[in-house]
Amino acid sequence: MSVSDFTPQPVLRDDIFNGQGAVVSGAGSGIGRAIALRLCALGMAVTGFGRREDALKETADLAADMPGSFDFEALNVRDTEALDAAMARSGDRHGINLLVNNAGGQFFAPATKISRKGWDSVLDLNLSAVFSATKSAYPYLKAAQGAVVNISLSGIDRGSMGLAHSVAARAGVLGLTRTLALEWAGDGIRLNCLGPGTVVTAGLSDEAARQMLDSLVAATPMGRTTSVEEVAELTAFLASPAGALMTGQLIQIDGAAHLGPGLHMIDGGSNE
Ligand SMILES: CCC/C=C/C(=O)SCCNC(=O)CCNC(=O)[C@H](O)C(C)(C)COP(=O)([O-])OP(=O)([O-])OC[C@H]1O[C@@H](n2cnc3c(N)ncnc32)[C@H](O)[C@@H]1OP(=O)([O-])[O-]
Ligand SMILES: NC(=O)C1=CN([C@@H]2O[C@H](COP(=O)(O)OP(=O)(O)OC[C@H]3O[C@@H](n4cnc5c(N)ncnc54)[C@H](OP(=O)(O)O)[C@@H]3O)[C@@H](O)[C@H]2O)C=CC1
Repeated sequence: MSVSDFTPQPVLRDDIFNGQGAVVSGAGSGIGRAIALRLCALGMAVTGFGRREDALKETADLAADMPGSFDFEALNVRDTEALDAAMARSGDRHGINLLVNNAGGQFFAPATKISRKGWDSVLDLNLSAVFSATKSAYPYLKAAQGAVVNISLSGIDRGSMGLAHSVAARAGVLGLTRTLALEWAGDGIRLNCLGPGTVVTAGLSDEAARQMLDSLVAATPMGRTTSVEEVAELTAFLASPAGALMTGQLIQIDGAAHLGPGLHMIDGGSNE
């Protein structure tokens, strides 16, 4: 098994986001924290969203000496009213040049074991909350000619056993991303999806997930997991002038996992 802590060589100028603002959901852990810290290192004023205040506070402590800044709002992104209000506060404070819809997740189960309530929970978190956040951020994104990065999954165009609800939600997000890339192109707003392969974070830390890691790495042609830093660097790239004409895309950062046998969270035939 090869679990990666690969840190990409920085390619962006240190002060590239000075004077700019961002919102990152799920900034208290894993991929979202790495993105928030990389943006702070590049001079951005970042607001983090997430439910756990203590986790967000830890990110704030890690960002304390960085050129940018990190503030946070503890909220559930499924609470549209709270989300709208927090987005407006962040936008009024420092503008929104970049919105990263990263908060997300699901449980792993065959479709036959997903109740309607379980389905609705996962769709609400991974699709509807992305719509709400992006819509709330629109006036600020328009003012800044900003960018949106939606954290998706590798292989959403091919299917992943055990992830029926989540793949359906992320495929919906890709449709939303492409539609808004057209509707908002005239405003100078760009929207893209990033599809990481397997990333070893708290989200994949339970015993069952750890046992799956070997097979996930084996299904990855480049033979290793994706590091949080790699996802962070690509997010920053998409927000930078280097990404100025990139919009409406799904960029898979997965060592070709989407071209291999697929990343499956359960075995086929476990439907009963
Ligand atoms: C290759 C890489 C892959 C990706 C990796 C990552 O994404 S890593 C990132 C990973 N990070 C995360 O995933 C973190 C975020 N994830 C979450 O917070 C949850 O997964 C959530 C979205 C379901 C929470 O929504 P919520 O607070 O509304 O949840 P709730 O507790 O109220 O339950 C609602 C319904 O779901 C049902 N249900 C739950 N578990 C199972 C199960 N194992 N089986 C079947 N069903 C299950 C539950 O029974 C209930 O339905 P019921 O029984 O009443 O009909
Ligand atoms: N790890 C992996 O292999 C992969 C992960 N992804 C995706 O990347 C994203 C980040 O996952 P990762 O860093 O791995 O895992 P984590 O579990 O560490 O991150 C999930 C984050 O989302 C936040 N979150 C979850 N639900 C809510 C909610 N209702 N309201 C507000 N915040 C919420 C959590 O914060 P809190 O609990 O404090 O609310 C947490 O910070 C997810 O969308 C995930 O599906 C994609 C591909 C692979």
